[in-house]
Amino acid sequence: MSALNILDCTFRDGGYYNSWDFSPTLIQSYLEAMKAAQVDIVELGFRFIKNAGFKGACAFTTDAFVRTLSIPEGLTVGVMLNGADLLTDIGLVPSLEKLFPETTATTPVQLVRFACHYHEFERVLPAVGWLSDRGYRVGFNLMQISDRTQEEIRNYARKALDWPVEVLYFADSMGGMTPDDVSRVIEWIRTEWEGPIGVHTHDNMGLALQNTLCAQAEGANWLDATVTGMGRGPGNARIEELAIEAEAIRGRKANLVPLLTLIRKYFRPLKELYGWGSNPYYYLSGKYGIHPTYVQEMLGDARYNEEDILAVIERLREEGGKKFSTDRLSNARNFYAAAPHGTWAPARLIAGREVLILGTGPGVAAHRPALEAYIRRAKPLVLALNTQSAIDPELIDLRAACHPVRLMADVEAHTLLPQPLITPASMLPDNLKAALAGKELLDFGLGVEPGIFTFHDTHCVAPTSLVLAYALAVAVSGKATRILMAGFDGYPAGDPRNDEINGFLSLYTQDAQQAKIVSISPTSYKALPSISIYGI
Ligand SMILES: C[C@H](O)CC(=O)C(=O)O
Repeated sequence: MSALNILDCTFRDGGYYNSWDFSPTLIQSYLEAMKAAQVDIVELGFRFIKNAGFKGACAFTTDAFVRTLSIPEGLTVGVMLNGADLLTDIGLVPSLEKLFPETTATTPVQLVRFACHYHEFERVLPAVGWLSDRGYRVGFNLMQISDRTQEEIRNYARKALDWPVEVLYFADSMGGMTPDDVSRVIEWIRTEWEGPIGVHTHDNMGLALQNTLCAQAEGANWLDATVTGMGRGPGNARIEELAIEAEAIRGRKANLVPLLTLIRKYFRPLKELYGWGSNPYYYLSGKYGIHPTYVQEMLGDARYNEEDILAVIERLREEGGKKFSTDRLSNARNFYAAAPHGTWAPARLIAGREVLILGTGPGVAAHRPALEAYIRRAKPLVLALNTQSAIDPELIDLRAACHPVRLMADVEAHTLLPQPLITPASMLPDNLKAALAGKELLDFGLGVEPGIFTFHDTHCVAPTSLVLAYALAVAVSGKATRILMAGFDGYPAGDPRNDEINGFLSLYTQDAQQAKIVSISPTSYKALPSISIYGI
């Protein structure tokens, strides 16, 4: 069997977290740590052809940039190229000429790896010949391998034989493979390809290292990893662990001290900041073949709470989410994109009355005696959000809920709570409708459209699917005389959910025709007028 090649691609795959902007000091310490840990190859970044928005040096990894580094003797330097970047109107050869102005007679870069989807690889393969003629060693990497059939994988290996490909890689880009899947892929490649095989894994299901080692046991001898696993989504196999395994495979000791120091000084703080590493959301994305960037984006955006993330994953699972798109993510978050419809008109219960909406913030429990006294005295119609139960249940008339995952999580509680539940019943998924069978539902429809807040007899259109907007719409549709709110304390300063809530509250309050809203318990929402429960 040919020698083992350990390839670290931290800056290339980890750059998805920090726009490939690593400090020169970090990069230099990294190079020394890699050498000491007996890593053979460092892939220092991508060579992107497009230059839009700021990205750091490791997005372009130019010859000039690599020359600013002191590369330890014996460490091979590589870069990665997205195959798709060669398939534009510019043309394959002009793109290559732009990206690789030097031959290996002068550049410090020796290895180029291509990252390709199946539908691209045949058109990209000729680039291997072009680079090889200029002295480069070339690896070819097929992404999203778990979606490919045996025949496709064999075709990939067969076609690669026509070009001077040094190593044929496969990537478990979605991180959903098991060691059995890895063995099967290698077996299929081997029916056509006798040369070196490489593996690049992702850790969605916590199997990245295990899959890498399984590939090695099955004959792959180019193994990828990254420092602390820093890489897209949950990240990759961790180099610090692979280096330990490599010591045993090669029967020679490595010096891990510089790598462990590098982790303590630089990578642990970065991991705290960006939060890669497997978690249940990535696990689900791996299990259902959903592109990890969906989860990475949602985890980095405080507008998505646990329910939202689970709901989006479920939606992408049903509708497909192999390719990341920002539009698709916002659509998946919007459970109420369809034309809104309902059958219940809130005016039947609400017209001419004051409504008190009870949120889930701590202000309700904190001011419970005053709130209860007011309800007994002034007799507003009391509408509680979700399962809010901080006051005497006898004093709550109705409940409102509209988030499908929150509803599913609360089904049991709702079936035990005595109040009718206002919800877009006829728009809910079938499994949820079935779970709520037997509960008295008041079917008020909800449509979500940015910048719109309109109120109709049996439905509304709101700028967000937050239950607060929905409950407010119910009260307005019902022609409430005044809307009091309690338990809308607000999120900590800097939390973007405050902006989302302030945004739709301002949209509402700009319209002088609408019923007045006022918070009667403490609130930090700037767009919500506020008075005290103790003075009314
Ligand atoms: C082919 C590359 O390794 C790209 C990548 O990270 C992937 O998972 O796909």
